[in-house]
Amino acid sequence: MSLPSGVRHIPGHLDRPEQEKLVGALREIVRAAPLYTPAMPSTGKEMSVRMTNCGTLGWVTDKERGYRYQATHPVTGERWPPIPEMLLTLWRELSDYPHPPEACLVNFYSDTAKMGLHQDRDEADLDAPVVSVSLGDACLFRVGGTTRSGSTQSLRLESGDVVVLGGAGRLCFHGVDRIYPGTSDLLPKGGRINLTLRRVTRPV
Ligand SMILES: O=C(O)CCC(=O)C(=O)O
Ligand SMILES: [Fe+2]
Repeated sequence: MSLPSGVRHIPGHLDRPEQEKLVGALREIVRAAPLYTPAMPSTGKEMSVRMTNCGTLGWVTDKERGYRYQATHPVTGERWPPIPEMLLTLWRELSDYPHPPEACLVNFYSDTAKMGLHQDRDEADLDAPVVSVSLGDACLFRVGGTTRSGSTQSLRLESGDVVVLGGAGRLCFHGVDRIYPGTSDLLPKGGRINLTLRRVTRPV
């Protein structure tokens, strides 16, 4: 079955040495901007995924103020570290968009973590795609159309795979149903990391 228009899955886009280099860069990022547990708007229910960001803006959520972008880490109050050069290169290769990303959300999934079906729609500029990288254990990724009730399909994402949601696919619903523990030896303690690059503001 083919993916919705504007949704691309690029298996193995990053080779093993590139994945290792990226994990090294992420270690520095997490040292400066520790992973924290985000909470859903209004209910305050904690997400199973832990998060941090790099870039001039980071995506955050909490009970009181909900989904938003901000320039500082919600726990430390510090600015986010810069996006690694490797990821800016990846964006230039795949985004077909003339401005750099502003946010790179780092999602860490433990063996039991998942992410419900949602749209990425907190960005002012929807002309830019969402470019998303998988590292570590494989996952079952679900993608549908632009309405919540539409049909969906599932694909397995492996370490080094990239998914692009752009054009007609920019607002497709998507989520992560499960992690497959022990399917990669990239991360010494296991788990899955997802990096999601986004342009947030409209360039002036
Ligand atoms: O983990 C993934 O592959 C998807 C993450 C995601 O959809 C998001 O952070 O908005
Ligand atoms: Fe998303």
